[in-house]
Amino acid sequence: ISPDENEKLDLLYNKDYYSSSVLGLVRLLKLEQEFMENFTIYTNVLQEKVDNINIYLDTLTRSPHKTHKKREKFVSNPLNAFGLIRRLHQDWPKWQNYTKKPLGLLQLNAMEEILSKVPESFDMNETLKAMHRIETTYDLQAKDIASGLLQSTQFNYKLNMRDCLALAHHKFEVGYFHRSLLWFQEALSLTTELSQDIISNLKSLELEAFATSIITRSIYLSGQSLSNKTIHKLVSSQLKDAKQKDLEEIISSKLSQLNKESKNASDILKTNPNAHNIGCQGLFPKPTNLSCRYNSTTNMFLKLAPLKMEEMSRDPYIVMVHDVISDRDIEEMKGTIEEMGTGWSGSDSSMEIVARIYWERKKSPFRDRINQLISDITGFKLEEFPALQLANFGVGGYFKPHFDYFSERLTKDDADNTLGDRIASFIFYAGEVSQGGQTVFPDIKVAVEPKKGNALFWFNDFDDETPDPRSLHSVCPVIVGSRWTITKWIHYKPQIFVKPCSTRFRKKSF
Ligand SMILES: O=C(O)CCC(=O)C(=O)O
Ligand SMILES: [Fe+2]
Repeated sequence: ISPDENEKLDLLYNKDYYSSSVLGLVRLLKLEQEFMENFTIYTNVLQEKVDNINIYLDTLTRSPHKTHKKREKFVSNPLNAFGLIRRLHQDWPKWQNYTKKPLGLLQLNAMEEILSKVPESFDMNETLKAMHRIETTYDLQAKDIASGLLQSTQFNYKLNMRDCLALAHHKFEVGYFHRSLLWFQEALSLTTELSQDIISNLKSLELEAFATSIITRSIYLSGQSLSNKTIHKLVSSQLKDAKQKDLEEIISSKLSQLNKESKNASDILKTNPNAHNIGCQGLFPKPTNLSCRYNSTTNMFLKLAPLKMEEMSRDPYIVMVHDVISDRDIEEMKGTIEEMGTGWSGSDSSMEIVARIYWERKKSPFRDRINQLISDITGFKLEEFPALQLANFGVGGYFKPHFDYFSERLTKDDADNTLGDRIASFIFYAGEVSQGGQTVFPDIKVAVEPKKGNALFWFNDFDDETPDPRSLHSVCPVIVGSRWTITKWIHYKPQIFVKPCSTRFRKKSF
C-alpha cells in the first residue's frame, strides 16, 4: 500500500460514520430535522411572497372588459385613466423588482451547510449491506420487509418505491438475482405513489443506471470479447430513447433471465444457512441438561444479593448472569463516554465497520463498580487491566465468527502480552434490542439473547492457557434496537492464585 493510499484508508477508517452505530443514526436524524426546519421556513418565506402578490392582484379585480367598446368606456373615466397610468409608471416596476428579490438566503445557506454533512457513498453502501445482512441472515422476504413486517413483528413503517429500487439494484450488484427481482417487483408495485412527483425523473435516472449495469453484465456473460468502449456503445444504443416503461421492462426481463440461468447457484447457495445463521434464526436445539442457580458464595456481598446464574453450556462453560446491571448504571456509563472510535469485525481484507467503541481507560466510580461486579461474579482479579470497552452497534451491525484469544485478535489497545492471553470474556448487555443481536457460539450451538441488564461469561482458553476453539463466537445482525455492550477481557497471568482448580485441558489425541 502506497503512503497515499494509506492516508486514504486512514481517512476512511477514522471517520465517524452514521451507519456504524445507533448514536450516529441519532445524529443523522437531528441533521434531517434541521434540514426540514430550514426547508419549512424557506417555503413559508416563499408563501409570504405569493400571498403579498395575490393581495395586490386582488385589489385590481375588475370586470374583464371583453369588447373594445367596454374598454373605451372604462378608460374614458379620469379616475381609471389616472390610476392606469400611475400604476404602470410607479407600481408595476416595483412589483417586478420584488419578484427578483432573493428570499430565504439564510435558510438556503443553512441547507447547503447541512448537505455538506450528509452520508457519503461509503455510508450508503454500508447501510445497503446491513439491510442485505438482515434479509439473508434471518431469511426475510422483500415484500415483508417493504411492508414493515420484520420476522413476526408488524411495524407501522414502510419502505417506498425508491428504497426498494435501491435495494433491488444492490442485490443485483452483489449477485443475488432472485432477491433483486423480488425487490424490483416490490418497487414496481409502489410506483403510483411517486409517479406525479417532481423528482420522478430522478427515478428514471436510477432505472437507467440499473438497466445499464444489467445490460453490461449480460454482454459480458455472453462471452463475446469486446472492448469496454464497444460495450459502452452497445449499452447506450440499447437504452437510447428508452422510456420509463421500457426501462422497467428491460430490467424485469433481464433479471428473470439471469435468475433462471443462475438457479441453484448464487442465491440459493449463498443463503444456504450456516451455523451462525441457524443460531440467529433461533433454530439451535434447546439444551436440556442445564441448570439455573443462585450464587452467593464468591463474595460476602452476594449473601445479601445472590446472583441469578443460568448455564448456557457446561462444557465449555458459558454462563448468563441475570439482572446484574441497572438502568442507572447504564445511563452513568453513557455519561462517561468522550469521543468514540470505529469498531471492527473481521480481519485484514475482510474488515468491516460495524460499531462505535470507546475504551474507558480513566478511573471512575462507574468503572470501579463494574470491575468489582465482574470480580464478584467470576472470582477473577482485574486490577492489572482495569480498562473497559463500551460499544454501540449500528442497525444491521454484527460481528463475524471469531476467537477472543490473542492469536486471533491482537489490538494495540489490549495487547499487553505481559498479562497473558484473554482466557475469558465478560459482556454486559446494556441496550434495548428487541430483535436480533444475539451472541452466538456456532460450533457448540449456543445462542444468547442480549437482554438489557444481563451479562454473559465464557472461557476462551483451557486451564493451561491453550486456546479452546469451541469458544468461536459471533454477533447476529441487530434487526431492531440500540445494542450497547460493556466488554471485559480477563487475562491469564493475574489469575495465577485464584484460578479454579478444576483442570480443563485440551483433549489431546495420541
Ligand atoms: O457483543 C458481543 O456479544 C460479543 C462481542 C465480541 O465478541 C467481541 O467484542 O469480541
Ligand atoms: Fe469476541
